[in-house]
Amino acid sequence: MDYFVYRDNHLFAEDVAVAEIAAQHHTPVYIYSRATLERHWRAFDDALGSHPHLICYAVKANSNIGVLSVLAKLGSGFDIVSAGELARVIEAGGDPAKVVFSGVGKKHAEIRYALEQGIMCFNVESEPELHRINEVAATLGVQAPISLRINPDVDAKTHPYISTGLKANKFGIARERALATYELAAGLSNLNIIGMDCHIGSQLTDIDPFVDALDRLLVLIDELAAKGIHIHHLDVGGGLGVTYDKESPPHPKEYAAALAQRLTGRDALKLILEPGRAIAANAGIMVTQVEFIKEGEEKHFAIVDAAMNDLIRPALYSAWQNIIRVDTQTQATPRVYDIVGPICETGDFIGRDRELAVAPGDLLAVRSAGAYGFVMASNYNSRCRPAEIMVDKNQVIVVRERENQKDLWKGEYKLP
Ligand SMILES: Cc1ncc(COP(=O)(O)O)c(C=O)c1O
Ligand SMILES: N[C@@H](CCCC[NH3+])C(=O)O
Repeated sequence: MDYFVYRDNHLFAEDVAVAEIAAQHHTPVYIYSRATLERHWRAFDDALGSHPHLICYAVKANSNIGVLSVLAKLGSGFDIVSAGELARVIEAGGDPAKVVFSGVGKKHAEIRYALEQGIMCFNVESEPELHRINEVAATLGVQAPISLRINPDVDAKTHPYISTGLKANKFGIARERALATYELAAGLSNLNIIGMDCHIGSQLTDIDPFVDALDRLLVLIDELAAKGIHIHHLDVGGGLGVTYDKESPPHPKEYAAALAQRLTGRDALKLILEPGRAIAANAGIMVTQVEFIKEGEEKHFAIVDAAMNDLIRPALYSAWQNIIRVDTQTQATPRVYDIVGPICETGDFIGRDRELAVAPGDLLAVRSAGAYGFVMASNYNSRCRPAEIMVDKNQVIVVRERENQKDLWKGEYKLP
């Protein structure tokens, strides 16, 4: 079921016309659907049934406090990669005791803050990080709960920039070093080994690499048990892909069931998942207005009021996201356009070679923009970042105000 659908030729977000939101809150604007976020989170949670598990939503995909609060109310856990993300989770009403802390470069102050807040687990990515966490925990007189992120060396077959489980990536600890690193951790007095984790990449559309990675980790878990090191949870990271265009990733249910099936007979091993994109991407759209139509000799351009600073995925990864009219009725003639923003960069495009019937003033919706959308926005070209709106049935809630010009130079000073 899709909560962004046309009713009488008008695009709706749940029970609200998108054009009405644009009229009231202007463009560009991000619009999220609460029901979609909830449905996606529950799809993972339900699929794991009675097997002990926790869905730790990857905050980086969309860290808006409104979004986090919706998931926190469902009882979600959270995967964070910075102190800032932890602060957001807490502000949104999330439970720090359900937080896993990933990332290759955790600073002393971040580790201290996370320990003080009582997070569930540090997903440790290197030996020096183990020593650092042990030191900080010692100064606080506590035991830090840890998991080692193992690099299972499987090919996730995704875009090279978002593939993370190969030996050549900066992430995790090589499989061959895993046992020795766990033994090292076991010898550090302020660490408490509780888990094992991995994350092999993002936007995966096939189950096999996930299952492969899981199987490789299970072998390690058994080897560790033989050495007296017991692992209580297995965190297989995030990475399940979504449909942007013609991809057909497995449904979260199918994916989670395939993983749970591998854990048959290991009833005490808790499974943690860290989905980000699969929960947030198709729970959001970005709406933009056409400013000008520019007819060229080789190309036609629809110049819109959103740019790469608002949504960078097309420019950064040549990512394709569907662009549709908000109101389907138009007198305009369909043509092939590049949909471009006002930024002074040739790479500033939202979509290329799209057949659309558009005229100045028309509204367009960029689909699948709920993940890695606003969170990657910047102020490049001194553009104010857009507003974010949550729709909950017929309610429209501003979950982040549009920035204003004073926000642009907040914390900057002119010389006397
Ligand atoms: C450690 C970790 N967990 C979870 C995620 C979320 O990934 P995705 O949004 O693809 O589910 C990421 C990002 O790729 C990550 O680095
Ligand atoms: N930002 C990327 C995904 C990176 C995943 C983060 N580990 C995207 O938009 O596809």
